[in-house]
Amino acid sequence: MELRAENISRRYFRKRGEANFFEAVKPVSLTLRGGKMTVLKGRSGSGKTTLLHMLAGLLNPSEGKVFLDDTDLYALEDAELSRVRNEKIGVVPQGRSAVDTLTVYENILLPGLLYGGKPRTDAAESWMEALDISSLRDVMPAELSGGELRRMAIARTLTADPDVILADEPTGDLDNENTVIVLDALRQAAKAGKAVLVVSHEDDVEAYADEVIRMDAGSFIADGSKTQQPSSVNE
Ligand SMILES: Nc1ncnc2c1ncn2[C@@H]1O[C@H](COP(=O)(O)OP(=O)(O)OP(=O)(O)O)[C@@H](O)[C@H]1O
Repeated sequence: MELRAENISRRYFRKRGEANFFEAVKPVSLTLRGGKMTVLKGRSGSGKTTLLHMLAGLLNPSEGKVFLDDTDLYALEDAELSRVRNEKIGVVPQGRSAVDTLTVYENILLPGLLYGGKPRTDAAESWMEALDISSLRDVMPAELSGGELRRMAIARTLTADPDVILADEPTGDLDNENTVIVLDALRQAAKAGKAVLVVSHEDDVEAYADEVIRMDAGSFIADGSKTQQPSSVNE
């Protein structure tokens, strides 16, 4: 399984200086392969979230294509794209994403139940255990800390068992101990064959990566440090 972006870019229409549009992501290509964890780094505003949303099937590129194996994501009808996203692409979004009227456990089971799936109770139990939130199973999201909510969101994505996992700052609200717990879980998912992309500012995250991609002002950059430019970029 692989997720492949071919020369995707994204323009936002808004006034910036002389131009009346702003190119948040300039044409970039990358391939995320099953079994690998890729880390995407870059300053605030460099285009990381915009790129992640295009890879996730959530934001149409201005140009270029995104393929999940042979499927051209943005050529699909809306209903089919939603189904593919739900079954194959797991997103851990930035910020809060809990359904406030459901317990932690129900939130974690929810994506698997959409489209008539069976509750993945064993997977939910084991990811709650791995992410150290088993004791919060019947708690409502309003009672959780930012870090606990984040770990719940990660457990929810991992429980749905998608082929691709796209995580936007998954360790943003976490202390060191929980950062390690979350990165271990994502690493474990990659080891089990998932294609994992982690957006992060944090240097510690690179130690877990098979590949590191750096973004600056909407483009990928090579930086000459020990983390080489991945061979999958700009193929
Ligand atoms: N809907 C939008 N309309 C106009 N401009 C946008 C929109 N979304 C993002 N941008 C701009 O595109 C640029 C890239 O934003 P993006 O969120 O992708 O960056 P980022 O690298 O993820 O930043 P951060 O690390 O702060 O989350 C920013 O300059 C942002 O202001």
